[in-house]
Amino acid sequence: MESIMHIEGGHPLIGEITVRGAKNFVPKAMVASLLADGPSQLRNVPLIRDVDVVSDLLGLHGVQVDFDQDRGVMTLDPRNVKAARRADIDALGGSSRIPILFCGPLLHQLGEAFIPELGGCNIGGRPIDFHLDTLRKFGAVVDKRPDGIHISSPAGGLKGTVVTLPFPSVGATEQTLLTAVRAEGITTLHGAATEPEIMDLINVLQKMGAIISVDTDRTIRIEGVSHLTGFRHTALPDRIEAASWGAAALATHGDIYVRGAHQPDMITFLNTFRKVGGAFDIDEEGIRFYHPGGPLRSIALETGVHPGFMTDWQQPMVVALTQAEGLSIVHETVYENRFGFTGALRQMGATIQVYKECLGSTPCRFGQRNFYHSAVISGPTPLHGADIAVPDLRGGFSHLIAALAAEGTSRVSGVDVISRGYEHFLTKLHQLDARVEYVDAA
Ligand SMILES: CC(=O)N[C@H]1[C@@H](OP(=O)(O)OP(=O)(O)OC[C@H]2O[C@@H](n3ccc(=O)[nH]c3=O)[C@H](O)[C@@H]2O)O[C@H](CO)[C@@H](O)[C@@H]1O
Ligand SMILES: C=C(OP(=O)(O)O)C(=O)O
Repeated sequence: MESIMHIEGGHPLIGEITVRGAKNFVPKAMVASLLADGPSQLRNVPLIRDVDVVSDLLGLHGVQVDFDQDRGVMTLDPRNVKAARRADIDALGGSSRIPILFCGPLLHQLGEAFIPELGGCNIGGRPIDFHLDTLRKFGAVVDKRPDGIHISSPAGGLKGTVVTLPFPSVGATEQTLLTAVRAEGITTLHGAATEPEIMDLINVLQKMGAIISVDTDRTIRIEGVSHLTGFRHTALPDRIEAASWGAAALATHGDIYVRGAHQPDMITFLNTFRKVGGAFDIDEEGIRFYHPGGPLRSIALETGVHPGFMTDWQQPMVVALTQAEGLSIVHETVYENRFGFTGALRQMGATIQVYKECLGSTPCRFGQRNFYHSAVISGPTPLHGADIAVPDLRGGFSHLIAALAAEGTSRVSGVDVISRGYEHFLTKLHQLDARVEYVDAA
């Protein structure tokens, strides 16, 4: 039976919570362990669904995964790596985007890989053409069959190459790194993404024995090596979760200390948070986010690849902007369909219009096409409780924030999706004195 979350809003979120390792890094470091000839240890691992899915997928490939959930310590031993049964891989299909990153490591270890149906948030078409083109550049043979995509190594193995990405894709950059580190010769990647999670993956690969240099012009150069060892690494903290709690503090007139939040990875978010009228204090252990009183200010905001304002911060921030005075403009330039969640906010009383035009200083790939990728938010508008359904991970957390800020009770269905990227979110909400509970759907 599906559980519905009942939220009695209108009370500020106050207190302290902790964030652990980043959802967009930890599963990738887990995949990197496949490249080693010995065990690895990863620390600061959160208990989230994407970590579970990747643990299961590694297990199917013969990797011994042991996870001490309380301490957040995971060991991964790839010494018995083997091909997984297709039916078992298919059974995990549709639950995460990470399986596509198994290609390079499996090609090196086994000579072949299979890409199951990918999951992840429904926020655009999410094609995988950059991934497949990149694998082909290394010499891999990509065979699109009716039952899925099969990839195999050429005789003599993968060779270093030159890859130029049409857009600085996070996943395709990681695909290139995880493939190039053990390909023969040098790989040069132009147009790379440089998100902090990618830099931490490079940290891991360097610990394993890889040779990787990063230039300031989005060029990454990898000198392939013939073998890699295991690593010991502490994952960088989740800057998306930290920002989400920051936005929740702002929208609910609250005050939240996020232990683990790391300023260097959040500079762009913190600038925007301050411009809107939010306040924060930074110390060695984390960041305190709070509403200092007085009106919030409207802003013009454009999402972009790092070091821009992350697309994954956009949805929580839009909820806070419903409480700012005047017109805020948000131009989403990374995904073509990331404003679906605003329907529920309108139902709760927000005034938000979405547009197909690029309402920002930079015309993006989605302008003049049929994508509602800009939004105008007029505030402040009081929010009221409603019955709403979670559309995706960040949209879902945004719905929780809106319900917590709203007067009255909201019933939110589909909240399980949120555990894909927010560890123990119900416990954390209780730690912040939120009035939330699960009720079985009638
Ligand atoms: C698990 C994970 O780390 N997810 C993050 C990752 O997703 P992910 O790695 O999937 O996102 P990408 O950076 O690859 O996607 C960026 C853009 O490139 C396009 N594209 C991508 C690949 C491709 O082969 N062809 C193509 O056209 C996408 O449709 C999108 O418009 O980076 C995104 C951008 O920071 C974040 O929102 C996601 O939270
Ligand atoms: C879009 C996201 O993730 P994924 O790529 O896993 O769908 C996200 O974390 O907001």
